[in-house]
Amino acid sequence: MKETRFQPNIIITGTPGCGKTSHAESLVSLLGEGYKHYNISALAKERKCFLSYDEEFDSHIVDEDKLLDSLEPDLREGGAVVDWHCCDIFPERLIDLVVVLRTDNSALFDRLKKRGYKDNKIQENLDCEIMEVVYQDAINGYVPEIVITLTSNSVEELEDNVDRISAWVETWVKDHPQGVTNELDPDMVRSEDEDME
Ligand SMILES: Nc1ncnc2c1ncn2[C@@H]1O[C@H](COP(=O)(O)OP(=O)(O)OP(=O)(O)O)[C@@H](O)[C@H]1O
Repeated sequence: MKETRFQPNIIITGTPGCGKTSHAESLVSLLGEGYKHYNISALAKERKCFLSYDEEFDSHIVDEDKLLDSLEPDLREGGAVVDWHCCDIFPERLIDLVVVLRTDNSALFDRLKKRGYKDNKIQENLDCEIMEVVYQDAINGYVPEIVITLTSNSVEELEDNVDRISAWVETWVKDHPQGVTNELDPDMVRSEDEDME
């Protein structure tokens, strides 16, 4: 597995409908070679990382341990743009920037309604945005220096955000000519130590 990453790993997170996928796709296409979009909902399906299905909220429950094991080699490569509404499960040792997108409730309502979401699912997501659930997870899960909040109410904001993140990436790459060492998973180190005893 790769010991050093030469491109940063970025999480783009926020309440469903805030524009994570739109931002991630646009960012990866602007950054070009060496960067890859990981849409976790699609990837969990592709890599069979589901535990069960929640009928009430019409959504799959992801097996987070399996997902993380599967994603670790990708994150060690660097250049991952991770797109998911949960952010704090990804190991801090492999994450360089967490972007939390925020959207006004009226815009979010329109986007979720347009998708045909059930009323209870729309309300759950609007509550989640009002209560800043994803933002709180981000600031509890990562050091504050790597967490930024950007608003995503309009296409102009989306374009500005992507330009800002891309400029941040350029600076990160310049500031890390030797790359960044991929720290090992402490659980793996512990179990290797135990094996040696
Ligand atoms: N900043 C924005 N301005 C206007 N429309 C936007 C913006 N961001 C996203 N949209 C639109 O909102 C809808 C949802 O966007 P998108 O799929 O990117 O959100 P998401 O956060 O990835 O959702 P999910 O978590 O459910 O996958 C799309 O129709 C997209 O075109």
